[in-house]
Order: sequence, then structure tokens, then C-alpha cells
Amino acid sequence: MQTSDVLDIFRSAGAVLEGHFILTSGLRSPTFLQKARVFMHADKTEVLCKALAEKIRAEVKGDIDYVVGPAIGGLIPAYETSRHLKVPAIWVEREQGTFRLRRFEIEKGARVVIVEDIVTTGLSIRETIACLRELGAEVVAAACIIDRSAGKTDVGVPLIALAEYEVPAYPADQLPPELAAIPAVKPGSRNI
Ligand SMILES: O=P(O)(O)OC[C@H]1O[C@H](OP(=O)(O)OP(=O)(O)O)[C@H](O)[C@@H]1O
Ligand SMILES: O=C(O)c1cc(=O)[nH]c(=O)[nH]1
Ligand SMILES: [Mg+2]
Repeated sequence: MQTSDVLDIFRSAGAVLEGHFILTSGLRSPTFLQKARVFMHADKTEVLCKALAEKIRAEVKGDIDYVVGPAIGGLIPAYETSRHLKVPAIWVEREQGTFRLRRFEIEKGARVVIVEDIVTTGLSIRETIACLRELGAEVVAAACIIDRSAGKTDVGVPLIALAEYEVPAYPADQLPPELAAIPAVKPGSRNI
């Protein structure tokens, strides 16, 4: 599956939004990939996650014990990707801002692959890795549907992206005037 195919699916779902967005990292962007508008369609989600599962199987050597999705955005793609990988899917969710594995137990040494929706700075994946390593799990790879950094982000483990799509993002104090003129909205769930 090519990047253009992935973007066609996002566009067909009305998931490529234009405006002024506050990202989870605090960066600002004129473009937001509202993945929820894709994941509301099981058929579109299946196509994307089956392709991602195939890419994960091709790149990860050895067993995978769990797929782990960072809530909320990672829940649906992690579940659907795990269905194709035929391994269980679990998730981390924020407890007072910090990712925790609140509902599951995981064996020490378990080999896990993180499945995210979108990667911008990789911050959310690094936070997920920290949580899982504290529990003794081995994070063998991370994966995502779209990497907005187009391969520039280093999360400390191999990052398997179904598509790479570079989108501008700016520190809040370095906004171009056309972006500063638009009221900012924050679609994600961090700090809620
Ligand atoms: O690579 P990063 O800079 O961390 O950005 C990507 C993260 O941002 C979004 O999550 P967000 O915290 O906005 O909440 P959501 O999962 O509820 O959408 C997205 O789901 C990724 O988890
Ligand atoms: O960086 C983010 O927070 C982010 C960007 C994006 O395009 N979509 C998303 O859900 N989160
Ligand atoms: Mg998220």
C-alpha cells in the first residue's frame, strides 16, 4: 500500500482537516489528520490495518505476544491490527496524564509491538515505551498508520509506518501570520 492510497482513504473519510490545530506535543499545525473519521468505518480501518499488519510481520523477526495501543487514538488501529496478526491487543491509557496499563497484566519479557494512529514527534510512543519497559516488557517495534515526521522521529525502537506524510508544525511562538490569524483548536485527548 502506497502513501497515496492511505491519504486517499483519509480524504475519502473527510479526515484531512485544515485550520489551526494544537497538537499533543504543543506544536501548532495548519493540518490535522482526524483519524477518528477513518476509524468510524470498519471497512476502511480493515484495509489500513491489514496492510500495517503485513508490514509488521515482514519487519519484526520472532514472536509478538501483544499489540499495545496508546489510548485513545491507538485503540482501534491496535485492535484491528492485532486481529490480522492473530495476537491479543491491550492498551495503555492516561492516569493523571501518565500512560498506565490499568486493565491488564503483562508477563516480564513479553514481546510487544506498539500500534499508534499518527506519529508527529514520537512523544506518545516514547511515553508508551517507558510505561511498558517499567513493567518488564520488551518493545520490539512501534508502528503507525501515518508518520507525519516522514521518518525523522527517533522513538528508540524501529518505527514501522504504513505511510509517511510530512506536514508542517510550528512552536507556538513561531507561527506564520496566516496561522496566527486563525483561532486554535485542540482535538486530541491529552490533558482532558
Ligand atoms: O507523536 P506525537 O507528537 O506524540 O503525536 C501523536 C499523538 O497525538 C495523538 O494523540 P493525542 O494525545 O492527541 O490524543 P488521542 O489519542 O486521544 O487522539 C495521536 O493519537 C498520537 O498518539
Ligand atoms: O500531533 C498530533 O497530536 C496529531 C496530529 C494529527 O494529525 N492527528 C492527530 O490525531 N494527532
Ligand atoms: Mg494518541
